[in-house]
Amino acid sequence: MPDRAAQKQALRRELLERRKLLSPEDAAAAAAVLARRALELPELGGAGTVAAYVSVGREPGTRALLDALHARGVRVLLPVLLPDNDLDWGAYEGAQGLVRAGRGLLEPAGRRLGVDAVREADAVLLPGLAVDARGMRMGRGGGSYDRVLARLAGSAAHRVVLLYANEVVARVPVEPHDHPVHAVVTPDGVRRFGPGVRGGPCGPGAPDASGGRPVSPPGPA
Ligand SMILES: Nc1nc2c(c(=O)[nH]1)N(C=O)[C@@H](CNc1ccc(C(=O)N[C@@H](CCC(=O)O)C(=O)O)cc1)CN2
Ligand SMILES: Nc1ncnc2c1ncn2[C@@H]1O[C@H](COP(=O)(O)OP(=O)(O)OP(=O)(O)O)[C@@H](O)[C@H]1O
Repeated sequence: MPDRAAQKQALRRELLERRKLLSPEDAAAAAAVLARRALELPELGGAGTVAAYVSVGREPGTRALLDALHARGVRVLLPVLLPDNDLDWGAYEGAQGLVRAGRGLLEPAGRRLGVDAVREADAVLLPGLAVDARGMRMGRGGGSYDRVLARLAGSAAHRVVLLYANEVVARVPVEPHDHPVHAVVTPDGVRRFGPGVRGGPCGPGAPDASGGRPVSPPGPA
């Protein structure tokens, strides 16, 4: 039986291959719906500061969402990847303030706010490759957002991952450093996790399906 890290790697490869099959048209349509659903989240409604990210490649698109939040007057923080894979942060001031960085990323060109700036966010939108019925998330493997979630431990910030519907699965492999998120938004809907939510970390009746199979899509927002 392979260890958890190897299981994650295999699942990552499979999910990235699936994203590659998306046509630009499908990706654009998904991004438009995702932005609308995310903007409807009550968790974002009262947020003065939101930490987000600039989608790249076939990631669920965030550009329209960033612009809508910025236009609302929300302070939007974007990650800057550091050499050790930790994340610094900078403010989003519009697309003209983004610069190309390594790994195909787009990052804010302005002042760096430090790794702890994410703790000023009322809501944190996270990239990922999958989330499971407990709210456990799997990312690209750099551990960048594991560190963000560790920094947010005990804070009230809403932690929301943005995915495609098929990336909400029954179980992802979990390691001791992993932390759950509160919700996932996909073009199909919103699903929340947590105490009192069926299938959440402390909720009753968490399904124990064998790893990786998609579960039913989230219900309407
Ligand atoms: N949009 C975005 N920004 C992010 C992340 C992310 O997952 N997505 N990160 C999450 O931690 C951090 C950067 N970590 C990253 C780690 C690996 C790759 C990566 O594998 N890139 C591909 C090319 C991109 C693509 O076309 O999919 C590569 O290098 O081959 C990208 C970002 C911070 N910013
Ligand atoms: N709090 C932390 N501080 C430093 N390193 C960490 C922390 N949490 C996890 N890591 C390291 O990050 C590496 C990748 O972890 P994992 O495979 O869970 O990443 P991931 O969740 O897929 O990626 P990401 O968080 O970037 O989306 C592991 O080697 C792990 O030891």
